[in-house]
This record gives sequence, structure tokens and C-alpha cells, in this order.
Amino acid sequence: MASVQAVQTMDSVDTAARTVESSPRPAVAALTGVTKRYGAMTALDGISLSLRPGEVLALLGPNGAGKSTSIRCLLGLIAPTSGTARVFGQDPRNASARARIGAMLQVARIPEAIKVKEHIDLFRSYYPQPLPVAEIVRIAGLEGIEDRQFGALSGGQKQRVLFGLAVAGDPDLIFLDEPTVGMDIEARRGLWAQIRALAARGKTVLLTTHYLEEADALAHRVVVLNKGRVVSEGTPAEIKSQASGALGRKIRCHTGLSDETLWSLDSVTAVARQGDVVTVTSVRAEAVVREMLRRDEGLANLEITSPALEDAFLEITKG
Ligand SMILES: Nc1ncnc2c1ncn2[C@@H]1O[C@H](COP(=O)(O)OP(=O)(O)OP(=O)(O)O)[C@@H](O)[C@H]1O
Repeated sequence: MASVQAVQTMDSVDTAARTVESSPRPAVAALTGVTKRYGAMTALDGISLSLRPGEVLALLGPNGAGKSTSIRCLLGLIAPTSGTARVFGQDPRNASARARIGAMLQVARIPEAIKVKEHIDLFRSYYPQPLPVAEIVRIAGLEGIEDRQFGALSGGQKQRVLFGLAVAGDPDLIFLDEPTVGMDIEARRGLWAQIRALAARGKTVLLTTHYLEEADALAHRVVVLNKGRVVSEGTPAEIKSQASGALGRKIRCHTGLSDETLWSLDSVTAVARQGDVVTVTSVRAEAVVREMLRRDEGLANLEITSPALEDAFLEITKG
């Protein structure tokens, strides 16, 4: 069981320190060459992706990119037009595979007149070895609302209940389709801590989100989809560095160098001033900084930043 201590420990882990064993253990779930067509609309266009044990994989992409369709194929809710979906090495419709899966979907509709605790009891009954009710209530932060009807809850509280139902069966693989929509910042951070705690217990999580800082904060790996194809894949840091190749990095400092001099340096694409602070953008930031320090001994308050994941995402999916 995840203890509060484990949650707190994981919370303090630095993003860069998140690693997942890269051994060739079989994938927990995989789409291989999957195309999904709805009439003339191609929702997935030959995509392959796989989930490794114990990782949090974030699926990013603009509206209509194919994120929910990917999840629905992996859940066995829809069949690929071609290609294969496998979960624990089996067809996702196989009952023994399903018993190890939990899901929180965007379109989840559950009866409004039923109490939270009754929903939990019902979901627990679907699984062979569910978590104790008190554990589900604690993980999903449902203390005090167990006896309320689902329909009487706020949007954020409903999301927490759906998360609780997704983990009720103590599944090894959890799909979370935009899990923090409608949550305030505190609730969102609480859910992040729980997702980290799940991964720390060896659970595998596939998450879709439009909150790019969420992927940055949680994911071991990010797969970016656009128009049904995988357009980028890597750690959040790798995705950002791919984009810094195209976008450049920003060098901020106090310097006496003129705009003209700054523009003359290696691969500079922008020079901006705000008060005393100069911001220079270049894809060869190290070379530019070396040259700036050589020419200006008084250069101070130096700071170099990579594009945010948000900028990287827009760059990768534009066009
Ligand atoms: N049942 C369906 N019938 C027809 N077209 C569909 C159906 N389901 C999805 N699509 C289309 O397939 C494409 C991919 O949809 P999908 O829901 O997978 O995207 P998404 O990345 O999850 O988008 P969003 O971020 O808006 O949730 C979209 O163009 C969508 O309109």
C-alpha cells in the first residue's frame, strides 16, 4: 500500500531524477502499426507506442490528435481498422487482461443518484483483489463526501471520485484521460502526488492532458500525437531540447554590449530589452555566452532558459 510517507518522498523527487528501468522487459501495453478510420476520417494513422512497467507516459496532442482513440483501442472499446492493440501480451478484450486495468475516461457517465460509497462498492465488486474502501477514499481524497450522491458533487469532486473508481481494483495499468480537468490547483497537485505514488508502487500509467506542465511534472516519457501520428517521443527534457534546436534558448543578463554587437553573435535570432535586462535568443547559446563574457567583463545576472514544454509542444505540432 502507498503510505503518506511514500507520497511525500516521491513529491520531493526532482523531475530530472525520474528514471525508469530500461531493461527489455515486455511492454505492459502496446499499439503496433494501428490505423483507425471512422468512414473517411483517419483518427489514427499507423501509430506504434508502448508502455513500460512502472512508467508514467503522457500522451499529448492538440484536439482531435487521436489521444482518446488510442486509449479506447488499448481498452478494447474499439477495434483498430488495422494493426494490433495488446495489453499484458493479450487482446485487450480478454477478461484476465481487463481485470488488471483501471480507467478514468473523459466521457465517463455514472448514475448521479447513487452515493459515492455505493459506486466504490460496485467498482470493487468487478475486480478479484480490490483495494480496501478506506484506502480508495484516502488515495482519491474522498473523506467526508462518501455519503453524498454523485450528482450533488462539484466538478472537481466528481473527477476525484472517477479517479478513485479507476484505482478501486488495484489495477497494474491505469488509463487517465485528462484526469485533472475542472480541478483547482490544490486538488490537481494532490492527484499528481497520488499518480507518482502509483508509479512508485510499480503501476503503469497512461495519461492524456492538455496541461503541459502536468506532463512535465509527472511523466517519465511523453509521446506527442498530431493528426493521428506520433510526431515526437522522449522524456520531457528531450522534447524541450528537440524544440530548443528549432526555437533556440534565451540568454538573460545585464550587459553593456550594444544591440548591434549582440545581433552580430553566432546564430542570434532575437534581441530584446526590458529595463536593464537584455534577452538574446540563439540556437548556439553556449557559444554566444562565451563571446559575451569575453567582450564584457561587467556582464552580470546571467540566466539561460530552454523553451517551456508548452512552446516545444506548439513548435512540434504546428502546421
Ligand atoms: N466515434 C467517432 N466517429 C467519428 N469520428 C470520430 C469518432 N471518435 C473520434 N473521431 C474523430 O477522430 C479524431 C481523433 O479523435 P480523438 O477523440 O481520439 O482525439 P483527442 O486527441 O482525444 O482529442 P481531444 O483532445 O479533443 O480529446 C477526431 O477528428 C475525432 O473527431
